[in-house]
Amino acid sequence: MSRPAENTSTTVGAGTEEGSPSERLLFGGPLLHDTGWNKHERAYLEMSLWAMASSLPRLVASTVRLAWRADRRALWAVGCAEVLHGVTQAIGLVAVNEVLGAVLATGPIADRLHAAVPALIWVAVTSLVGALAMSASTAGTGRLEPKVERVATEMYLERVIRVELEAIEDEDFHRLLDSAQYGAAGARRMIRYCTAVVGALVSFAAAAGVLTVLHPALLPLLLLMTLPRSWAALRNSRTRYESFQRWAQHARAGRLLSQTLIRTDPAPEIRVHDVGPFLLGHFRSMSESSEGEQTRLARSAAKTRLIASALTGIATLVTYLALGGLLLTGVMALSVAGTAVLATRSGAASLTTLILQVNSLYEEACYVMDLERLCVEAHKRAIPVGGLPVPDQPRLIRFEDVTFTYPGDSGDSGTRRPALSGVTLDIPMGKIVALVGENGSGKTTLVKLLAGLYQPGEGAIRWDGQDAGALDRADLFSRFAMVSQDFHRWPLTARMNIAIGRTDGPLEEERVEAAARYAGARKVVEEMPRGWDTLLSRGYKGGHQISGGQWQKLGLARAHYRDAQILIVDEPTSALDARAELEVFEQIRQLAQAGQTVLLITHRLASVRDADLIHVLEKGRLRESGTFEELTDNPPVGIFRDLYEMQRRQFVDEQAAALPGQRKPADADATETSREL
Ligand SMILES: Nc1ncnc2c1ncn2[C@@H]1O[C@H](COP(=O)(O)OP(=O)(O)OP(=O)(O)O)[C@@H](O)[C@H]1O
Repeated sequence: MSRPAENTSTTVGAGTEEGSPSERLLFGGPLLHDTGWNKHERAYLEMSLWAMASSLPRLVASTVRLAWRADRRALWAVGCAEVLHGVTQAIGLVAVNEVLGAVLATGPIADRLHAAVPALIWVAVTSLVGALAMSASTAGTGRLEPKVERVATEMYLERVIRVELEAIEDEDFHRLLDSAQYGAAGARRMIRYCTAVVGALVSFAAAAGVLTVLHPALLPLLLLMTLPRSWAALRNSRTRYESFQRWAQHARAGRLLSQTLIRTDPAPEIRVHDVGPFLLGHFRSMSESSEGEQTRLARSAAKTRLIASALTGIATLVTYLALGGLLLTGVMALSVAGTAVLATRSGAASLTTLILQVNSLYEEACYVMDLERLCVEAHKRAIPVGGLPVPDQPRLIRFEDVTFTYPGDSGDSGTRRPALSGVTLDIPMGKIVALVGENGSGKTTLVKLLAGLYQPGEGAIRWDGQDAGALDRADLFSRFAMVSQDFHRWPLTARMNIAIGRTDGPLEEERVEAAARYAGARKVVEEMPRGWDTLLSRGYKGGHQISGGQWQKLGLARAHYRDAQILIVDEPTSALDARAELEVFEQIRQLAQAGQTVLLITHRLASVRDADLIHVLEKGRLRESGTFEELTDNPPVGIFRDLYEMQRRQFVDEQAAALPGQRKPADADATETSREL
């Protein structure tokens, strides 16, 4: 995740409400996010010296907590080294004062130098110890930083994997994820800033102590000198953070374009359709918009820094004039004035470092707070833990008047379109139940509700009368194996692509073999260059590519390996050849005979001939239910019958159009006919 200053991708000039041509053409509208709401929701955006100072203890505490979780010993080492470094600086300053006092005193020069020797030894010793402490701190920080980033990353990942599917598909949640990902790296940087803050704080305390002893008026003057730079740093941080928030989605879209150009799956289409130059052009146009924003940020930062430098110059002049006045009026001795100059320089440097580091800490903390906010949000949107146990051997699952609308899925009129409306149907266990219907009729949505991935908006899904909403979701998930249309093609070995179906126990080789045999994937694996160990991802060492149908066999094998009570197969044969398709349906029949429940979604209507029950959906509503015979023989008209007839006619036409030598015998067996359908 890159910050605005590092972004290489993004859109229109800031403030263009309707978005750039690229945004409109590719993404349907502007991607810039209005950060107005942030100002209300996140008080920390209102950066001020006071806000920063008052939240400093909390920020340091949260970083220390993370570091404590990551590596306690390293944290102790860094803390002790920083305090030691500060103490050596304080002693060093006092020793310098002693040296100056001795050298500028009256008497022979040899005596004066002799008198300064003990203090000089202190200066040397404190410098040496200080240097050792600094290197110990650097080593400890280097050890801590990656661990803190890992702990922070794990912190949000372990929550994100438990959120409802709905949250993962939600735009706002994603934006928070963008920021939180940056927050993990921010936590790492916070360690460095925290260390620097502790160091600068101790150094400043040492210089301030010495100055106050020399003359009480010097401390306020020192503070005055550092105020302008603090203001500038704060202002620039806030502008950067606001810009990051506003451009986060735009930056992600830009990265999407650049990543698409280098990914392996779209590579063939990019070449044959010559999409590359087109996408590259839009990537450039989006990047130019982003560069416009970077230029705006840089100009604003330069202006702020210029004003701050002018004010610092005036404040420095005032400080040195005051010192001169003290000297001239005899209030301060020359040796003391020398120490005061040294202490002022050292104090100003420490204070500037302190304020800059606190400011950086604060800026990083904004992202880390987003990470914390994500954790809170993920906790709120987590899949509930616990609940009633799912019946061991359920007999019937019933959808009762189920209505479901995808969140945020509203039409132009602003009204939401339900993907399922008032659906009431039965799924008897131990049977093959088929779901058929045209594209977008709600079949996949229905099985996702069944598997507990979404909750019905209205109505209920009952397992032997028990509302699924009250059931233990983890228990519910464990009852399902799923081969969805877009099952994941894991960029892992062939073996893992099957064994990932069940990861709550040790990998069982025999069961992997059995699952592969079941799905007809054994031969596919045998033909791979490294057999089971073949990595199924091009672009990695030894990576291998397999065909869509071969993937589908692995997907089926994975579902079989999972060995669950209910098998959901969504278009299981769309990429399979005729022989493999026949085999799959035969396997499904055998599973049902062995008592497994199979929920089959397919567009090949002849394939559902053996289903015990067929539900026909249309535009999110259940239109027909029955066996194949009931749906084709009895009704004079009906959706299923119409669709089936349409597919059958297409097959007959194809047969008639075939060359005489290729035409099948008139009495071609029914199985073959049904397969083609
Ligand atoms: N994740 C989602 N977010 C928003 N809307 C969705 C989502 N998934 C599906 N839809 C919408 O819900 C409706 C039903 O989709 P669904 O995938 O259930 O249909 P389907 O019958 O399985 O279609 P197909 O046969 O094409 O697979 C469609 O209008 C679709 O656009």
